[in-house]
Amino acid sequence: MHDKGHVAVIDFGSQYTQLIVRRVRELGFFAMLYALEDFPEIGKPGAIILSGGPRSTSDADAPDLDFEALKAFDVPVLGVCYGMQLLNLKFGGSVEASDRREYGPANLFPVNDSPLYDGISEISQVWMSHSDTVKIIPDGAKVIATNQHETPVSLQWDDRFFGIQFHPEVTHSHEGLMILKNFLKQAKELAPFKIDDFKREMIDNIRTTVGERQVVCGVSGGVDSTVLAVLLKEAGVKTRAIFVDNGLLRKNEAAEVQANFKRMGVDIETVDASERFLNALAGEGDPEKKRKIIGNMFIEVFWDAVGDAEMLAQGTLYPDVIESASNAKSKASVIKTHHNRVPKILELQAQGKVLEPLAELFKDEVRALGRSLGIEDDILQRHPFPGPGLSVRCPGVVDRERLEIIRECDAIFIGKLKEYGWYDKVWQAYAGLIPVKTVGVKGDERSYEWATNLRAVVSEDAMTAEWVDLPAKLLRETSQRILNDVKGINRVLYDISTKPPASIEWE
Ligand SMILES: Nc1ncnc2c1ncn2[C@@H]1O[C@H](COP(=O)(O)OP(=O)(O)OP(=O)(O)O)[C@@H](O)[C@H]1O
Repeated sequence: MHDKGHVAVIDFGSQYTQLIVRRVRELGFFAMLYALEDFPEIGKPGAIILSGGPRSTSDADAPDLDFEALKAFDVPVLGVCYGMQLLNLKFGGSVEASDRREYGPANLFPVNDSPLYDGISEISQVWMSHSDTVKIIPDGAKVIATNQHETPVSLQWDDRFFGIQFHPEVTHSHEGLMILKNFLKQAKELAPFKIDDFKREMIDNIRTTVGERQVVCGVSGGVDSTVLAVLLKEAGVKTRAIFVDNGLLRKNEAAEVQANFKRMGVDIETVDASERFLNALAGEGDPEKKRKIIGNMFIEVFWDAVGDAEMLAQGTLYPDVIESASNAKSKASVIKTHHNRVPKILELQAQGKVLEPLAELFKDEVRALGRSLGIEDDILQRHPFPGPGLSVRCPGVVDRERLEIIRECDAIFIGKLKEYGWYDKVWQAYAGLIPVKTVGVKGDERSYEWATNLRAVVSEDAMTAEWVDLPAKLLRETSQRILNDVKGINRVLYDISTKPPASIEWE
């Protein structure tokens, strides 16, 4: 999209490459990630960053790039880790296996004047992850930083080629962002990253791509598909937004989703398929089978409702695209879970009929876009909710009675979190059901009922999670209300398991 002045990040396969793109955008500049195979077809960048990677430059088939083409861009270049080693080779130096493999925090000592280390501490903590190191440093190059063993870990080959052995993009490199900023200052012209500009371009693009055709999209009420549907409305293209009620939604959720869209002026078609889903799930207790049943049923119901689609819009995000771009040669984006491997979508994709306008954005950028489109914060800050819905919060068999109990407990818990101002502080929270009956006393009678598990976690990316130390008063009031009001529950438990080893959901 931003052909001119963007920061082109070339992917050599490091697990951190995606973060480089993020950091550059955090600094206010437009960055794009390119698979190595696409180099040098990267438009007119204002700066280039070569990422790290898992390989060694001495491997027979080590990833390589056309150095003459790189020089011809005539813009500043930063090589990170593998990228630095490759540049050193290209300039006539050498790389060899290091005596000590460095992994983890290390000290960086800037030596020699280089604009890369303007304002950086004399000793700065950085994050290393490598086993090769530069050896012979070619004439004309200078060492601009070393580590605590006086090994060169940063080089400058001329005015615009820089190399760093560490990873500035991870937060363990304390001044990493500033080092990236110093590098970007070397560029003559950089495209700014502003969500409003981006929005205008997206809308123009959607209009041009779609024309008079009709676009269908599935809306779940979640952030991605809501932003997508509102964006399509803003673009003024003919749209059918379809919302499937799978019977596994939270209390009042279907009505709330409908009301939200109505307020935003987006017409949605609701397909009430709860009966079909619950019948298909009847008696099934195996978690994997349950997921499969729900996934397949979703596809069936969704495509029944759609019929023939001229175009399909999906809320694919940048991390999905990057994941597949670095795993495979093709840049075809990963199809979102619900639609996974549906022949119909693959067919539409092959015909260029799949629209993925959010595919260049990260989640927090989608939220910013949503804000710029006037979507309420309540919707944009919603906790993530799994595709298979309450089924994953109901281990074993799912039926109406159990779902009803979960809905009531969940509504009480979420209500309390909101009342106490905790909802926005946690990543995800819910009440689930533990379908094990235990003994209790209700009134004068002995009860024999199920338990509910309350879960509230904080997380950055759902890969790891910590349970939240909620105030005892909040938990006490939640428990009292559940025990008083929800029939079928005589025990309330708070889940204090981290992920790993536990997961956020129970199934
Ligand atoms: N109940 C539903 N009705 C219609 N479409 C749905 C429904 N649930 C999911 N989808 C579609 O499938 C996509 C992927 O769903 P998933 O549950 O993985 O959520 P997601 O990736 O977090 O997206 P969102 O934030 O929109 O929920 C959604 O973006 C939406 O287009």
